Amino acid sequence: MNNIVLCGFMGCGKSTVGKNIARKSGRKFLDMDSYIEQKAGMTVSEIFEKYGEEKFRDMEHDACVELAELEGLVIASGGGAFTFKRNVEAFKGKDKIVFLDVPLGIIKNRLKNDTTRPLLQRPDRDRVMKDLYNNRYPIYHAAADIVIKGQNTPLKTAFAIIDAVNGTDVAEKPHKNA
Ligand SMILES: Nc1ncnc2c1ncn2[C@@H]1O[C@H](COP(=O)(O)OP(=O)(O)OP(=O)(O)O)[C@@H](O)[C@H]1O
Ligand SMILES: O=C(O)C1=C[C@@H](O)[C@@H](O)[C@H](O)C1
Ligand SMILES: [Mg+2]
Repeated sequence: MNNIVLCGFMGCGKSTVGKNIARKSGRKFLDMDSYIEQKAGMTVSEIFEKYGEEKFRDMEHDACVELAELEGLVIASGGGAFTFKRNVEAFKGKDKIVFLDVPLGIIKNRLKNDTTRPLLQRPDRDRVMKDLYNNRYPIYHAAADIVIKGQNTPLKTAFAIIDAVNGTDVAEKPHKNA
């Protein structure tokens, strides 16, 4: 069974929705950030602090290559993972890449009290989020096999993804301004 790999911006719900997909589809859930943290023996924030973002991106790429070898998983990717071509290539063609498309306003609200995402721990957080979101949106869209709107409850979104992956619901990529 091929993997379902969720991509999208921090806070779009990859980890939350991914666990629901796993529960309902008989796949095992795996969170890429947690996988990297277990291998490194430190948190993502600690990796950023101690070694910097570039080293984190190399560890993230190793994780993508390793996880693409496995089968039957729901993988919640890190928020930045699918902005790198080499990581898209690790999964493309073998697994189903699903972009969880959530408007920035909803994401901001979901993450308003978050202190665990190092890229957002800065005074100009609002501007950084907006710039990152606008830069990354078309990249996630291009990487994905399936695009699903993720504003609904985690369970409803999970079922929409399962249906789309099973082909019972033809999920065409909407136009990026739709
Ligand atoms: N469909 C949803 N409806 C309401 N809240 C949600 C939904 N999905 C996720 N959340 C909430 O939004 C926050 C971020 O969700 P989550 O951690 O799943 O995002 P993520 O995409 O995995 O982020 P990251 O890329 O940083 O790992 C959590 O507090 C979660 O409870
Ligand atoms: O959006 C990003 O670039 C990131 C998202 C998180 O999942 C972590 O992978 C890390 O904080 C970087
Ligand atoms: Mg997550």
